[in-house]
Amino acid sequence: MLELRAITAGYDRRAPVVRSANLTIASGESVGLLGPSGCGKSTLARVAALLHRPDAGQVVIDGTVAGGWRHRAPREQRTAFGVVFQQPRLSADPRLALRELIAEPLRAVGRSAEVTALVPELAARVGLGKDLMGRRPHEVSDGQLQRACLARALVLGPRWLICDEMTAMLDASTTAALVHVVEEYRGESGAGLLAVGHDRVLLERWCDRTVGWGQVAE
Ligand SMILES: Nc1ncnc2c1ncn2[C@@H]1O[C@H](COP(=O)(O)OP(=O)(O)OP(=O)(O)O)[C@@H](O)[C@H]1O
Repeated sequence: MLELRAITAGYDRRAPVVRSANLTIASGESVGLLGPSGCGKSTLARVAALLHRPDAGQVVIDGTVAGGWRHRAPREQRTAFGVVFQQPRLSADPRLALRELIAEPLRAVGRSAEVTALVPELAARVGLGKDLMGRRPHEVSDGQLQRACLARALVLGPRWLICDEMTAMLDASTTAALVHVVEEYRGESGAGLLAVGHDRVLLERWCDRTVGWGQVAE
């Protein structure tokens, strides 16, 4: 279970963008979080993934209170999350070839020995051909780069996936392909999902349940 308890967060303590947000996702459940632009969805998603320290409240992961944020989060908790953001170009190191981008989390946790086996497997899963793996971000399309970012999010086998407007920049066929990859992974692994966005039709089709921002935060 992933619990967000009374989360208040933002970029200025005097004016938080998220106030007293509560959301619980059962193990293996997929929840869509809908809300207008600028309401604070991304901020809350980053708190849930332990990437942004809230001003108040708790994140509880499978019964254990989050012990820190970003690099201070305990490794076991940090690696429980795979995160995909809206803009792949902002979340991909422009110097890395796609194969290195996908391998990044493995190297960061000292599992470099698994790169040779896992990276091609993940690339195939997200539909990236071998010919693209040596290219750097500026040499591929947004959709191809987002596929690599999804592969990176899955490479450590996370128990939770946080997709923040993952498909907002993509065409319908790439959107469908990436949602399929996420659902296939969840089917095998039992991972839970928080999918943030403003496309009601997509989220209602994709997720077990959809909640509006007003049901989650003040
Ligand atoms: N790094 C930052 N520094 C200061 N303010 C920020 C920062 N990031 C976001 N904000 C502000 O916080 C508010 C909430 O932003 P957030 O990105 O969480 O909203 P959102 O609901 O995800 O929006 P969108 O759907 O447009 O991505 C906005 O007013 C935004 O301008």
